[in-house]
Amino acid sequence: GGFTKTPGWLDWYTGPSKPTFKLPEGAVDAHCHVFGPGAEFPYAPERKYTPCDASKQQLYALRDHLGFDKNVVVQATCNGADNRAMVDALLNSNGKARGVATVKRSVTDQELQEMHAAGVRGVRFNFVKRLVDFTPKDELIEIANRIKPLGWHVVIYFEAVDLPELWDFFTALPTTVVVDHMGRPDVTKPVDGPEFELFVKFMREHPNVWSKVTCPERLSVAGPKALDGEQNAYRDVVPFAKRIVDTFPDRVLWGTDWPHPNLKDHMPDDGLLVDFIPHIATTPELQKKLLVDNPTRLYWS
Ligand SMILES: O=C(O)/C=C(\C=C(/O)C(=O)O)C(=O)O
Repeated sequence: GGFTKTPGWLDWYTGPSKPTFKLPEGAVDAHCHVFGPGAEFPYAPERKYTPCDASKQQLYALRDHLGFDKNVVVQATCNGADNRAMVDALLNSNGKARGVATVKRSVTDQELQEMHAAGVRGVRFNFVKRLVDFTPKDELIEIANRIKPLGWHVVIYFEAVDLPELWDFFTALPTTVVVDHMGRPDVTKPVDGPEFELFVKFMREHPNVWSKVTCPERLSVAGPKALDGEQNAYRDVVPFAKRIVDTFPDRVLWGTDWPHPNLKDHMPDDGLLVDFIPHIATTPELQKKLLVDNPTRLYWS
């Protein structure tokens, strides 16, 4: 399709390790993407980056390698509101993949029905400025009200500094709301400081709000090497993710974020990411809620 990957963009980790942590039966990778192939599913003209192609076959091979049973394939901004690649992945998953789409107000009811039949169960609203241009709030509210009767939820991706200004909009959403990557906390700040307290307040005061405790590799300042010399990586993210899992055990999800778009300085070994889970979900009961019960209830009920 003649698409050139954004310079500096790293490809996903080839040859991920086998995790030491054994995933429970029925575990769901609840945040991942497929990209293209660009020749078949062209990337959106309005995109802010061009990824490498990352196919459904490669995603499902990773699923099996890591020991997951199912996937939730999330529409990424590089495909804009053209959900064909994601829907194609769902249709070729034998019912083992559900999806989260990006739609505009121009989406027809017929298109929503077709996406529902394929396994789509939510829409994604992205507020990360380096990824998307501004979408008017009235259009997003209109979309949220149109997808509510389908039983869909709204996935939101934003940066912690923007939560105060987005608070009224988020708390007025009429559906279940799922936050990507804990709203990207600044992990150099105290886990009980005012910034993360605001996010915890958001979840505590709004029981319809869930969070993915994902992407330590994006949030960590320490990087893959542990801060204190121990083996587990991304040590500085653990307190934040562990606090959310411990406080809201029935409203958390986990995912690999494969193929990890927009990473430029290091690319995580997906096996290492899976080994991060026991540090944030520290008992078999919490691991089962995070990896099996919660995603199954939200996407396969
Ligand atoms: O994959 C992620 O969830 C994170 C990123 C990208 C997207 O979500 C996207 O382009 O839709 C990012 O932080 O660059």
